[in-house]
Amino acid sequence: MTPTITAFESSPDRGKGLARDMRVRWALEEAGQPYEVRLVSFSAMKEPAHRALHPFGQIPTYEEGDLVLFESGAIVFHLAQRHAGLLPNDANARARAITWMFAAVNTVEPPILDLVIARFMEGDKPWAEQRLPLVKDRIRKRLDELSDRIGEADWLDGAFSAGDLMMVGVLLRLRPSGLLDEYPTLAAYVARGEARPAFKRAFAAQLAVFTDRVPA
Ligand SMILES: N[C@@H](CCC(=O)N[C@@H](CSCc1ccc([N+](=O)[O-])cc1)C(=O)NCC(=O)O)C(=O)O
Repeated sequence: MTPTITAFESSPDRGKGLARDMRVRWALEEAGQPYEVRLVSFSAMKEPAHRALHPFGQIPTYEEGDLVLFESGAIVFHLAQRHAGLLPNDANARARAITWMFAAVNTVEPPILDLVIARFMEGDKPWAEQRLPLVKDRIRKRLDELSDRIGEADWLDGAFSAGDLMMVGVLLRLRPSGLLDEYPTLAAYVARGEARPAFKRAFAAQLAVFTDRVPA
């Protein structure tokens, strides 16, 4: 049964890999699995039909037979459980890789999302300018710690895993801010993720949504 994911019909980044369907596409490509894509408009996302799949009215969702999932991390974990290529077989190494999946979305992503919120949702507030340095320093704290941990290694814990896929996906969101370039170790780590053939196929597929059609 070929699964179907949902993705943005139109996206602020016009398919440059920042929207979270990118993580699911990448995981499907690493697992060598075919998939269908249903594009959803911002308004359709908030309609009952989509909310039946995603209670928060967002993308991505994942449908496979009568299974419906949301949360990009949970979808990646589901794929990693069902297919080889995303989590190691060794029980302890697998547990460590899953730990990094949680660290990506629970510890590293929140301060990065705070910057997105500070910029795009609070930018016009009188206190926005004052708050921005605090937000950036909270990100730098996590990047310092992550950079120290990765050091000269290729991946977070031995071979590439879903933990790296999620962490690279989180760090990619930083690129527009310029903060990632302050950390050559992390910029190189992200570049290694982007150099993977599965990433390139996923990126090309997401971009094609926006380049293969006449702009609306
Ligand atoms: N925790 C959930 C978060 C899902 C989520 O934030 N989805 C966003 C798209 S990915 C976030 C995103 C959107 C756009 C860009 N961009 O740069 O264009 C980057 C990231 C969404 O549906 N937003 C519409 C809404 O909430 O109404 C997950 O990981 O799946």
